[in-house]
Amino acid sequence: MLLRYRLPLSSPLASLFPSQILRSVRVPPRPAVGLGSSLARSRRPDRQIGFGAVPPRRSYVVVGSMESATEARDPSAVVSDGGSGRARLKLEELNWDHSFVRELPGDPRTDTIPRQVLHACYTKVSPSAEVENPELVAWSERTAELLDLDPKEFERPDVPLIFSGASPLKGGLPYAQCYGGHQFGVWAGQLGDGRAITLGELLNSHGERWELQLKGAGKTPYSRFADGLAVLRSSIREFLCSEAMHGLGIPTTRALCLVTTGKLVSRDMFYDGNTKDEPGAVVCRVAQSFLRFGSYQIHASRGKEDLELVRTLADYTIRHHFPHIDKMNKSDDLSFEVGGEGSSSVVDLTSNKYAAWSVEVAERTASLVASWQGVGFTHGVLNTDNMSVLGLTIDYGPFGFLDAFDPSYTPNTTDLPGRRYCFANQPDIGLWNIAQFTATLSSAKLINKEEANYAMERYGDKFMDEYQSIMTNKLGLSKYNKQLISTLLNNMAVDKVDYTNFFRLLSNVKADTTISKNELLVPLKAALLDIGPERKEAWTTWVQAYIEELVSSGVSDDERKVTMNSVNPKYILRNYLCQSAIDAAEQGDYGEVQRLLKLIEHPYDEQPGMVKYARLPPAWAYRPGVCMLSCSS
Ligand SMILES: Nc1ncnc2c1ncn2[C@@H]1O[C@H](COP(=O)(O)OP(=O)(O)OP(=O)(O)O)[C@@H](O)[C@H]1O
Repeated sequence: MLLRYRLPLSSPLASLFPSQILRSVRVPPRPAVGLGSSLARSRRPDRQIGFGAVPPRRSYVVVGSMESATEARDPSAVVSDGGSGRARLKLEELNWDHSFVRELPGDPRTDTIPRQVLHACYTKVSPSAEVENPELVAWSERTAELLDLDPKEFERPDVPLIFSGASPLKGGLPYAQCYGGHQFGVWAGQLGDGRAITLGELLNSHGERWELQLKGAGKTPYSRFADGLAVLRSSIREFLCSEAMHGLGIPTTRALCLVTTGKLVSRDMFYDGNTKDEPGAVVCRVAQSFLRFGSYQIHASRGKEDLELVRTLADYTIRHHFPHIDKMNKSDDLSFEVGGEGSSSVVDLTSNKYAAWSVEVAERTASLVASWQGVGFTHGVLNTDNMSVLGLTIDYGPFGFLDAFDPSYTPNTTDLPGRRYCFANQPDIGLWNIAQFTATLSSAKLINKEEANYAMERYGDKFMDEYQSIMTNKLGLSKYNKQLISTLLNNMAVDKVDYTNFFRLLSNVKADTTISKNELLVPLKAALLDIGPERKEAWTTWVQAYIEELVSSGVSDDERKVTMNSVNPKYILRNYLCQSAIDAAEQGDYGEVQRLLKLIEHPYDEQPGMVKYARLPPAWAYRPGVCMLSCSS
C-alpha cells in the first residue's frame, strides 16, 4: 500500500501550535514539485541512501567527507606526535590543496569594488581588515587537532597577525565565494562572502578536507554597502556557539580561533540610528565546505548562460564531499515509487547522481533541524544562504537556546513581526529551503519533478523519524509516545519551564508506581518552582502517566539516568552566558570566553564547580541585546 506523504506538521509541537506553524510557512509555487499531493514508497527501505540512522552523539561523521579520505596525501610527509597518530604541523606546513580555485571557474577581476560577479563561483581577494596590536582571545584545541595543527603554534607572537589576516598564511590562496539567497522568503539576488575570506582548503593526515575562513577580514566584491568587518560581540558568540554545537554532537562549522583587530568598528545594534564604536574581531572558521543552498541558487537565477555552472558546482560538490554517490552501483537497489493521485512512477537514484545527492542533502537537513529541536536551539536567520549543503549549522547570528519553553521564541529582533524563524517553525522552514534547493536543481535540469518530490518526501520522513527518536530518548522511553510528549510540551509552554534544566532533572524520576501523589513532583522541584497550586494537578497527572510508561519499558532507573544524561545537556550556551563573556572581553579580560569554551566542550558532564553556569538567566538578561539580537554584527 502506498503511504500518503505528510508534511512534518504532525510533530507534537505542530499539534499544539498548528496556527503558529502554518501562519508563517508558505511553500511557494515551484514549477518542478508537487508538495503534499505526492505518494511515495521505498521499494527497499533498508537500502535508502543518505546517512541512515541518527549518528550517535559525539561521533557524528559527515559520510561524504570522510570518504574523501581517498584523496589522502603521502602520510610519510608529516611528522606524527607518536601518541595519537595525529601529525603536529606548524602553520607553514599545512597541506594545502586549493581544489575550489583549481577546479571551478573564478572571477577574472581581483578588485573589491562591489559588483555583480557573473559566470564565476569565487573572486580571488586577500584579507584587508586594518589591525593595530591584534590579540588572540581564544583558540580551540579540538579544532586545531582536525587540521593537525601543533597546539604550540598558538604561543607564536605572530598568531594574531596571521588570523586577523594582516600577515598572509604561507601556502594560502585566499578567495571569497559568490552565492545568493532567499532572505525572509524573498529572493535577494547576489549576496556572497561579503566579509568572509577563505584561505584555502587543506587535507589533513587522515585525508579529510578542511576549509579555513576568516570572518570579518575586510571587503570583497560581495560586501555591497557594508564594511567587510565583524565586531568582538558577535565574533565571541560565533566562536563559542560553533564549538558548543560540536560539543552537543550537532553538525556545525567549527571555530579555530578568535582574534581582536585592535580597531573600532561602528555598529547600529538595533537599527535605530544609535551607532556605537565596538572592538573589531576576526573568527577563523573551519568546515569541510561552506557551500550553501544559495551557492547553487545564484547561478540558476542568472538564466541560461550560468545554468551549466550549477552542474559544474554540483559535480565538484559530489566529487569532494559526497564521493560515495559517485561510486554508487547500478546494481544497488535504490529505486522508489513516487507519484500523484492516479499516477505513479519510479525514481531510481542510481541512474541520476544529482537526484541521489538532493535526497542526501534533504536528509541531512532534516536530521540537523531535528537535533536543533532536541536541544532547544533557534537559529534565528534560516535564509537559504545560511543552509549548508553538508547539513551543518552555519552562521551564528542572533541565535538563541530556549530558556523558558516558548515555541514562538525567536531570538532575532528583525524576525519579530512574523516570527518566520521562531523555534516551532524551524522544521517547516527547513522544508521550504529544501524546496528552493530542489527547484534550483530542477531548473538546471539536473533532477526531474518526481526526483524533486522524492527529496522533499525524504525530508519529511527523515525529520519525523529523527525528531521522534530524539524526543523518545530525551524522556528515556523505549518507544515514541505522542500523547505523553505533546502533553509535556503543552505543560512546559503554559508554565514557561526551562527547557534544558527540566529534561536534565527528568532522569531523577523513579519508575515506581507506589510513590505517593504528594511526592511525585519532588524530583522536578527545581524546574517547577514557579508553578501555582492550580497547575500542580496537571503536572502530577503527567508524571503519573510518565512513570507508568517507564515501568512498561523495563529499564532500570540507574541505566536510564545514564542514557538520559547523555542526551539532555546540563550546560548550554545561554545568551546571558555569552553576554557575560562579551562584557569582560570588551574590557580586555578574555578569561570568561576561555572558561565557557572548556565548559561547552563537555555539556553532558556534571563538571563539579561549574554548576552556576546551569542557572537560569538573571533579570538583566531579559533585555534586547542579550536575550534577543539583531543581525547587526
Ligand atoms: N559587515 C559586513 N560587511 C560586508 N558584508 C556583510 C557584512 N555583514 C553581512 N554581510 C553580508 O550580508 C549577507 C548576509 O549576512 P549574514 O549576516 O547572513 O552573513 P554573515 O554572518 O556575514 O556570514 P556567514 O553566513 O558566512 O556566517 C552575506 O552575504 C554577508 O557576507
